[in-house]
Amino acid sequence: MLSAPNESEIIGDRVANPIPGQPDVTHGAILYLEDVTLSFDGFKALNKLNLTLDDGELRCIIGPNGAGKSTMMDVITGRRKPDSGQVFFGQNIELLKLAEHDIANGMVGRKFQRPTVFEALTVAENIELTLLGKRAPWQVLKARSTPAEQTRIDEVLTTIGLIGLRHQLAGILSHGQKQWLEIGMLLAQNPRILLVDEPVAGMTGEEMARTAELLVSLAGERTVVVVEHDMAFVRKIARTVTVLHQGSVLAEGSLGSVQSNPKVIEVYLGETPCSH
Ligand SMILES: Nc1ncnc2c1ncn2[C@@H]1O[C@H](COP(=O)(O)OP(=O)(O)OP(=O)(O)O)[C@@H](O)[C@H]1O
Repeated sequence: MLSAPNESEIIGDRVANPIPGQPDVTHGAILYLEDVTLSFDGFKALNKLNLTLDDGELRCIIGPNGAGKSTMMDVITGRRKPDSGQVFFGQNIELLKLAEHDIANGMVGRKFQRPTVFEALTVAENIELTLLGKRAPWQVLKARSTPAEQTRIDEVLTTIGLIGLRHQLAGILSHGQKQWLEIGMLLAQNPRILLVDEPVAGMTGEEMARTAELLVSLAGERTVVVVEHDMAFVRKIARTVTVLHQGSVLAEGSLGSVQSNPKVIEVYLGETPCSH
């Protein structure tokens, strides 16, 4: 039987002919950075960086201050264009040709270190705002979400553990709850890759444990990249760990293997990577 136009041909659980506009993950990877170099006044913040992320994996990125972690995230989200190199989303989509807002729309969601929720809106309205693609709080008060959108809002709130606080003003949430809400706002945009920058800075031990559970649960359906200095947290969630140094990958593998790597120990001034 002929397949419908635009429908992908599924072989096993792999997509052989990706739907136009969708990433081709036939080889299992969702993101490829190839020889990416980005300089600031001649200083190479990224220096022929090569990095591949598997579709659905949870990757931790560590590295000393100035290693290029934020600059790498700027490139992946389209915030900065590199001087040279290639970035592919799946095997087929050239990310560098896309605008930042296109990348944010369903491809890569980025959570900055400090939470930026709308404090005068309720928890549910914060999610609704991003789900409806509204940029200003007053717009959400005028907009009407459909029953399907309400269901999606509830799903997101359940995922982030804030369904019981849906009518609460975001301004009175704890620091950890605000961080989860912001992750929920990103989830509402359904990103294939979720980049999370130092998610547990300032969190209590209990909040940290719940954040670990949340991020681990989000991987699989999407790819989760956690940039983190706090090694206690990395230890809780780590699968594959990438160590950046001077704009390149210094080491990659299990946490144990990178922590015992002599090059990594040298970069961390003779100690195993520890929290700053
Ligand atoms: N806008 C800029 N202008 C000039 N130099 C910059 C700029 N942004 C970053 N750099 C430099 O590029 C290098 C990499 O910076 P980046 O912020 O990517 O590192 P990082 O690994 O995120 O560090 P940290 O862990 O401290 O946040 C640093 O030496 C930094 O000083």
